[in-house]
This record gives sequence, structure tokens and C-alpha cells, in this order.
Amino acid sequence: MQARPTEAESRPAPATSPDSPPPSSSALQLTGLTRRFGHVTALDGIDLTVNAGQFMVLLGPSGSGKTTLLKLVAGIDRASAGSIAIGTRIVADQRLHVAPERRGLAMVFQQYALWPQVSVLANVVYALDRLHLPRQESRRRALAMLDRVGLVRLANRRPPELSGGEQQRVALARALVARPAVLLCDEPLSNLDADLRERLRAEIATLARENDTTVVYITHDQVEAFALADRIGVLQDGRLVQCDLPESVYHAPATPFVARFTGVAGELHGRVAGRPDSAGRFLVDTPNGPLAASGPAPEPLGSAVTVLVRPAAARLVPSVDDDSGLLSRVRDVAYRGHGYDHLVELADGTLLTGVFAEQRYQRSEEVRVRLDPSGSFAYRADASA
Ligand SMILES: Nc1ncnc2c1ncn2[C@@H]1O[C@H](COP(=O)(O)OP(=O)(O)OP(=O)(O)O)[C@@H](O)[C@H]1O
Repeated sequence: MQARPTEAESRPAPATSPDSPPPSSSALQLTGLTRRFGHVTALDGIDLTVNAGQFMVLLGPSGSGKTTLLKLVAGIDRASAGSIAIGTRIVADQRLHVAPERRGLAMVFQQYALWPQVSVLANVVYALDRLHLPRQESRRRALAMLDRVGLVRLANRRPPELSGGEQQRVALARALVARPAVLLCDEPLSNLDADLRERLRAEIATLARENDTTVVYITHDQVEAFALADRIGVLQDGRLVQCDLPESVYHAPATPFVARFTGVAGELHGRVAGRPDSAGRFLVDTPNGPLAASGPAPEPLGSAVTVLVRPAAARLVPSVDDDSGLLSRVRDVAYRGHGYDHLVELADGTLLTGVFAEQRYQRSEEVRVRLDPSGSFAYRADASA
């Protein structure tokens, strides 16, 4: 007689369609993943595939559902609908819930979650327990991983005797030592100061890539997302509104929300004044003068649009030397080391922030702003978000 499946067992993931990647390349697959808390829909039908070895960053503001998604994948919460497959195994759906410790995952949190009363080495060795290795082998692997994160000299200290950055490195060593199928990271750097954050960010990226680890990393910090990701998924109100290469998210944001959340200098209002050229750029009339923007041009001619401008797409030029660009006035200027960021006001009062120039323009000086159409995105003015 065949035994009935227990909660701890899992089923093979269903065969994928002919155009999907082969199952072996998918490390994590979410299908229609939904989580409701009473009237609140924290996650709303998420479909997401993370390929083996990929570094997926999920980016979204507070309350967009990032932590909820990570908890469902980790198995510490249950979905209201949908399924989760890790590799070729379904680990959660309406009938099945594989326990967290049986999913082959590791997690790194904002709080380091180390055991304070035992040594750094013991913290890392513990992660190898479920592999049932000989004691000496566990110790050797743990020390090698501590060496890899530059902490072997602190192996006998206890976590409270380490700095925040060192503790997070231990947490990372502990997470990676057992070679998890997927590493889940919940804003692991947000407790650290800016300098350390940047160094550790680079280390996480290097370590993950050296070990071919599949990573799902959540953050609300767009700089971190662009620095780390092979793919960025943008979450808004529990929905995945774009999932793409970082370059595509930056150069072709799918919605005004994605553009705003990944950084704009400002927004101009105008009307479509021309048909798109072969590069998909078209003329927009604004109260400040005409400009070229990119995006699917709304029909008909004359439709109202909002143009969102990336900071890197705006350049200041002297008003006297050049009559191209939008006339404006400098409201403020900040030194940035390699040049200056300016706050400028256009003729109709629109403000653009972070407009870079190598030279310093003075407050109240009249200047022109040149906008690069490849970083000026037009959306229908009535686009909801
Ligand atoms: N246990 C719960 N009970 C009720 N509502 C919840 C619960 N957990 C999360 N929510 C709601 O679900 C939504 C998504 O929350 P979640 O914590 O996933 O967001 P987040 O993107 O991780 O936010 P943050 O960046 O602030 O951590 C929010 O509206 C939140 O209030």
C-alpha cells in the first residue's frame, strides 16, 4: 500500500510550457501567489520565475508585500492561493505545506539572528547540522566560509563582541555554508552605516556569484537594487508591476510608479505634438517649450501626457551660449565631489531636482535644461500610477 503524502513531502512541479525555460534552470517558481489578511490583500496573484544562479531583487515601498512574499517562500506563512516550487518540487500549494527546514533555503535578515551565547564558529557549524557531516568536516567547512568573509580570526568570539557589519558577515557565512538552493535576504544591510553597507553589498554579490547561489533579495532602496540585481521585480500594492533586467527597468519603466520609485528629477505636463519616429520618440508640447520623449505615444495627437525625467537625462547648459533646451532658473546647488547637483525651476514653476553639471551655476542664474529623450518617459496623463 502506498503511503499518503505527509506535510513534509513535496510533489514534482508541473511540466512547463514549450516556451518556458527547462525546469532544471528554474530555482524558484511562484504561480498566482496570493496572501490575504482579512480585507487586506498583501500579495495579489504573483507569477515569478527565478532562474538558478540568478540574483533577483524585489523592490517596493513599505507595505508593498515584500516581507509577506519572503515569508511564504520560506514557509513561515501560508498562502491564501497559488503555489511555490523550489527547483522541480512543489513546496506549497492549497494542499501541501513543506516545513521551512525542509525547503533547502537559508535566510539573512536585517537583525542578524545569531546565537549570542555561543562562538561565531559554532553559529556557522550549526547550519551544517542537517547534513550530518563528520564533526571535523563541518568545522573545516565553517572555517573556510568564515575565511571567505574575512572573519576566521574572530571564530572564537561570541556575536555580541562583534560590530554590526561583522555580525552580518557571520550571518552571511552561516547562510551560505550549507549551499542552500535559494538564499532569501530581507533588507540585510539596512542596519549598517552607508560606507559599510556599500562594502558588504559588493561582498554579498561576489559571494553569491562565486557560489552560484540563487538569491531573492528584498529592499526598498533602488540604489541597492540596481547595484545587486540580475533581475529586478517591482512590487506595488501586492502586485508585481515589472520584472526585468535592471537596464530595462531604468530605461523603459513600465508605469509611472516604476519610474518614480526608481528615481526621477521631476515631472512635466504637456500634449502629444508629433508621431513617434523609428526610435519611438515623439514631440511633446509643454508650457516650457517642446521636448522629445520616449514611450508608447498615446493617441490621438493632442492627448495629455506626463513626462517623467531621470536625473541623468537632464543637463544644464548656460542660457547665453545655447538656445536649445528649456529656459529655467537655478534655485539651489549642492556640491557632489565630481560636480554639482542643481535644483532648477522651469518657466511654469515645475521643479527638477538633482540636475547635474560639472560646473557650479549660481542661485538665481538663468540657465537652460537639456533633456535626453531616452530618459524622458511620457505616459498618458490619466495613467493611474
Ligand atoms: N499579519 C498581518 N496582518 C494583517 N496585515 C498584514 C500582516 N502582515 C502584513 N500585513 C499587511 O500586508 C501588506 C504588506 O506587508 P509587508 O510587510 O509584506 O510589506 P513590506 O513591503 O515588506 O513593507 P516594509 O518594507 O515596511 O517591511 C501591508 O499592508 C501590511 O499592513
